[in-house]
Amino acid sequence: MAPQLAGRARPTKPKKPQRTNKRKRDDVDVEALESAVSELDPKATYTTFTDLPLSEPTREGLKSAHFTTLTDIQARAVPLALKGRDVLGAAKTGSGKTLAFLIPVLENLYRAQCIGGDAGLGAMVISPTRELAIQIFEVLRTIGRKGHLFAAGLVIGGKSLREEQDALARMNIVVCTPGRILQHLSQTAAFNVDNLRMLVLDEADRILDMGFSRDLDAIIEYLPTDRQTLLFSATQTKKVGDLARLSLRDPEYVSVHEAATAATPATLQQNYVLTPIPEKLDTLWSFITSSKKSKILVFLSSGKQVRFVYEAFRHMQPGIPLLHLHGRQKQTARLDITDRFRRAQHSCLFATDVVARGIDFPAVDWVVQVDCPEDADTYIHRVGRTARYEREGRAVLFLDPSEEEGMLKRLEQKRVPIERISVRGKKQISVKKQVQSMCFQDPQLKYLGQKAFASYTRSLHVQKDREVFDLQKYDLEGFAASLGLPGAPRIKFLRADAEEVKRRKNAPRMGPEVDDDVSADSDDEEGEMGVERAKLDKKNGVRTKYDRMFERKNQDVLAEHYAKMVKTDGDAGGEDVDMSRLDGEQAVDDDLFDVKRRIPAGEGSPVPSLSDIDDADEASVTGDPATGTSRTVHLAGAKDPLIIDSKRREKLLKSKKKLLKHKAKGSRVVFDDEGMPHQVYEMQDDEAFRSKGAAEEQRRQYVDAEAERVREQDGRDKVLAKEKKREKREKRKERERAAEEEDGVEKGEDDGTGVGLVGGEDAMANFLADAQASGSDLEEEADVEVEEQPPKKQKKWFQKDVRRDSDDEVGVGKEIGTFDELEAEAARLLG
Ligand SMILES: Nc1ncnc2c1ncn2[C@@H]1O[C@H](COP(=O)(O)OP(=O)(O)OP(=O)(O)O)[C@@H](O)[C@H]1O
Repeated sequence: MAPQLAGRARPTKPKKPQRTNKRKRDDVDVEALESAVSELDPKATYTTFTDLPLSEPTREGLKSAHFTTLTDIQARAVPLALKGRDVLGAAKTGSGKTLAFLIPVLENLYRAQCIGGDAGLGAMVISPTRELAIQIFEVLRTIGRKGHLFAAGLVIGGKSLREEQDALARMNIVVCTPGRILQHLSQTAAFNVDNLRMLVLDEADRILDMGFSRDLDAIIEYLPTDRQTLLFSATQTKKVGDLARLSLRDPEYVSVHEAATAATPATLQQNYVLTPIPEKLDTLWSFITSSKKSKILVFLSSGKQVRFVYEAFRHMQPGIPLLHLHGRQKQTARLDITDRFRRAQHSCLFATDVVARGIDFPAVDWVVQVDCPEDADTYIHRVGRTARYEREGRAVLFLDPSEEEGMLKRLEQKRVPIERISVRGKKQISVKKQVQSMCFQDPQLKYLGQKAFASYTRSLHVQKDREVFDLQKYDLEGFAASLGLPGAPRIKFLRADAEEVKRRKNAPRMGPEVDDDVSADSDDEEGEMGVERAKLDKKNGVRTKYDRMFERKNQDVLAEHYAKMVKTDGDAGGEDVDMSRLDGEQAVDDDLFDVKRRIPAGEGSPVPSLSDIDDADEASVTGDPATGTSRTVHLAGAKDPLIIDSKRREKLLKSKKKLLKHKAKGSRVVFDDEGMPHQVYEMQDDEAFRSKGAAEEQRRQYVDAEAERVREQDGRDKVLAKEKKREKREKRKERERAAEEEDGVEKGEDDGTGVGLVGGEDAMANFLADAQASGSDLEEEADVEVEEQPPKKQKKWFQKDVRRDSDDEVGVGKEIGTFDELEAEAARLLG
């Protein structure tokens, strides 16, 4: 292909020989690369990046990022893609697929000299989530920063459309989410994709599935058909229909792990625990508190579940920093949380499937799936957040007994090796009572619990795989109790609702525009709890006050005292909390799980067993356990001990007044004549009670007496209120009279001519009109029960009339006399 230099170089002036030389070098470089690529044998074995014909900037970029050896998928897919072939790349999670498509993008555009503003858009990389798009963009920057001059951009929404529009016109490479790029394709006039050479779909099966299908089809309509297409995923699609939609040209299917015994990384140890849904929280709590020195990613089925578990658990202080992430959070919070989890050494992140695919959190020790994934593919992606690129990891799946058979079958079909383990009875800590008491004390938490219950139940209801999910078989009452609810909220699944939810479920739940969560996670889609509110809301698109309350208040539910105690970075999203419960109960330092059988995860798996992890898990805590106020936690054995010890907290600890806030509230007592304390309400002695007559009679007498007391008090209150009102009115009138006199004097001095003033009956008519217009002020004056008008207004209209009155020497003011008389006259006329 002839090199096109137009885009590469800024207009060069003949006087600058250096520049010309560089262009010449580029020409030579590009020509040499072209011939090397044409001679490249895609079937040969390549081990290092230097074995491939790559441009100098790419080589340098890879070197500076310490990428030297090719992974399997890179070794197979990169040569093909360099040669311009369409590729369907499938490889296990964490095997380096991102570089497998980014290197060809940089190289192919470089060789085509598709660089600079005039060259237009050369490559589009589509990702199903914003988080993943950002990650891809970061990798692109890492390997492209050493000398490449491409203009690359990220278009994922969350910014002003205008800003993106301006940047898009200059981009050579765009990393984007489907919804947002479609919006630009249809709305941004300057966005020209006629020169597009490469289209890449990361997590291709997800982008091609129902949720994104409409967006994708529309995007493809805009793109030139003569282009190279690369599709990558750990669970690659081979569906002919999908491939036809993308107009692939003789695609090469590269599946490097097809012959492997497992579809998941060999370094991943996978287990499941039979946990009836009412026990889930207990098991999860026991797990978290026994793995405090780990990095744990916990998947739940909906944002509501995530919020509830996060709020409840952080209140109970498990002794490990907790974070939570779901698609309803603001983009900045989402980024902040992913970033914090990325950097954390020990932390537990509760998340929805928004981070199930592609996200490369470093060094995750555990992936815990509390809610069963909807299918085996989702399972594979979720567990793929650990054991990435030759690291070890462990995954635990919680299964309700009713899900066991069906799910195991599905996993087996997908070649997922998983073994059952069980929780050691004595290690299981029950948090039911604590959760119930918290919900009892905090209506907001209870409300979150109801929402969590509804969204979970609904997600079960809309599951497609009935062999795994049978709503009838779950103990929903028990589950509700475990969420601290007094009973299972009534959920009616209307047909229309269910269809809508299904539609949502298929929507791009990890996409930028649509909620992440499994389907039924919209506030308005929670089903009917108690009343048929949600149904109405959804139909009308109305948000109820409960919804608003939920959105507003629960941003920081239960966080108030926490915020004071813990150093936070200020975002409503996940607070980093590192505290140990001080009651000793959590110090679980033995194996939580009883491993019946274990699949050897590779030879001599260095994955630490639970006992390994827990052995060092002793927290040394300073402070006063009685007040529960210590926040200086030093986790033994940690390389970098997490010490939460800010000046602010020390100050706080010293302040007695503030400490009082965290003490238990005292109960009110009354003292008798001998100075003995008593409860405000005390139980009467049984005999003494009976001696006063029948219980019903006593009740009636009590009610009558109380009613009488209330009536009397009410009468007194009314008299008092009238009196106050009267006093107020008199004071006001006095003030007004004084103002009248003052004003009269002033006016008399200033202007005694009365020029242009109305007089006589006109003045009265005006006054009455004003009085009527101001909402029957006269009536109001007569009835003390009616609220007064704001004094400012009264003053204004009064002054107006006074001025008129005082200005007119023979006018109404003088005929009527005082304000009271004027008012009385007005009242008479108004009837
Ligand atoms: N050639 C390489 N040498 C060393 N590390 C690599 C190489 N290629 C990729 N990695 C690292 O491997 C990790 C996983 O890579 P990547 O995120 O591309 O995996 P993936 O196959 O896309 O995973 P998923 O299927 O979960 O999206 C990253 O941390 C990346 O830096």
